[in-house]
Amino acid sequence: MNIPSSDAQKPKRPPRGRAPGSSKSRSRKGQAPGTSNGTSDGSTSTGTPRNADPTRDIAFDIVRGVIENRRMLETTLSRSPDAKVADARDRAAAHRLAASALRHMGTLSAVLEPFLRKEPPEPVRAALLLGSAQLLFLETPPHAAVGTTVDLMRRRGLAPFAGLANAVLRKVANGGPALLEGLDQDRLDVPSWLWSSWKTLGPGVARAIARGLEHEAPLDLTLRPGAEVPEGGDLLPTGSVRLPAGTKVTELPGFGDGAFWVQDAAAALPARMLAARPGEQVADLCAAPGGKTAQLALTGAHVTALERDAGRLERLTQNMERLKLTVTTVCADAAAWQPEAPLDAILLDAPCSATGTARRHPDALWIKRPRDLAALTEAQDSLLAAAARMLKPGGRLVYAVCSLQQEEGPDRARAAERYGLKPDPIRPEELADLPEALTPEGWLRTHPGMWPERGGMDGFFAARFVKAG
Ligand SMILES: C[S@@+](CC[C@H](N)C(=O)[O-])C[C@H]1O[C@@H](n2cnc3c(N)ncnc32)[C@H](O)[C@@H]1O
Repeated sequence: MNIPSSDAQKPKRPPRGRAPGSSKSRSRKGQAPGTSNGTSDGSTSTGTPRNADPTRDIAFDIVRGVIENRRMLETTLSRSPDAKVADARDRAAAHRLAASALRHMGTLSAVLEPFLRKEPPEPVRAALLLGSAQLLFLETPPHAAVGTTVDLMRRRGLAPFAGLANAVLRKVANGGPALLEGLDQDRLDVPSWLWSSWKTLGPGVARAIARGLEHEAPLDLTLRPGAEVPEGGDLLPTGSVRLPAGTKVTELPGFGDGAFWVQDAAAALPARMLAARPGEQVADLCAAPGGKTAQLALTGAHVTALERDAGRLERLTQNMERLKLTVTTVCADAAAWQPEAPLDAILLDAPCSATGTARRHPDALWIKRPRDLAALTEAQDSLLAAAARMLKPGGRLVYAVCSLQQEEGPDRARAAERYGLKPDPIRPEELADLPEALTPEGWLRTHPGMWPERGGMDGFFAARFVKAG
């Protein structure tokens, strides 16, 4: 596991509080937050045995998947046999528990280190991370956090380490939040290579991003023009609507009628920069699940949504049906596809490291490695070259990535000029509602440290071009 360097453990500030708008955990005796309770006869409502604990079993598999196999949280959640039979509440609770352990992984590792004489095997470390996350960040009662972790280890063939876990977690429980004092949690919870790269974004930006990542992200919606703001929603300056983390979108009135769709406030900006017009021929080259496709379709342009992954394209189709929007869908590799006639405008929301979405996907930080960037930037360049070939002279292109890495943002924007794409800087009046996101080059750059008082936003980079005539 990638343990942050010990120079990061300098005194910094006391334990941190909750995010604005984050859902409060409701721990009950013996349960991780949000887990369903057993019935009076000792079985659960799904008939599983008394000592079964699907929440912690699934969370354990998720954390092991990340630290041992660099497997994404969502991948484990979709494949785990326990998750397949678990009810929705247990799955959600497992997700929240695992995400908390991953979000605070560096801090928790630093807390555990003095209590461990030697590095434990990875599965044991995963269990300790989950146990200590419950103790220090999820308000689980100490006896429950310790007892259920020991039970988990016995269920999962780690009985020889159960005594060690019991002793270590009791020490963590006894130490409590005081154990966090003096730890630089911002620094600890970000892998070193990412911290170094985020420092290049500007003074204080790496720390601001790290603080933005410490809480679950709120739920942001993009509304159809004229749709009502759902009750409890805050209208943000950029037009998105924000609801507290944990809000179930499908339960909001208007969901079934297609009044809105889920889209982070920052993710809603790149499509706006394309300024598509009614009747224009526009392509969205990496389109699923279709948040930006929907924005483009609402302009009245003829939109072709291209997606390589058939399953994801199906999801986009369903989303467009719910939103009652008409687009042409194509399942194809955008690097090879050619339209019948040159296009007026293209949105290229390229596949990337997704480090900008770590608030929602804390696993992303620990899965990606510096060497993964080379393959991504190569693919981004070939998509930029392909997009340039699809445009008519004078046609517009917006290149976007949900990445905080310079290699995938500014470096690609500069490289795009090789393909006959001339920079078309974003003007200040186009970003008057978020001026801090406009760079001197005329690019869009958001990061999770922006809008700290409102609950932050995802990290995005976008640059606009015109095809040379
Ligand atoms: C960042 S996501 C797009 C998010 C989407 N634009 C939205 O706003 O909802 C990237 C998508 O590009 C797709 N993709 C990756 N490489 C592609 C390619 N060469 N051609 C077409 N689609 C691709 C991925 O399957 C993924 O669905």
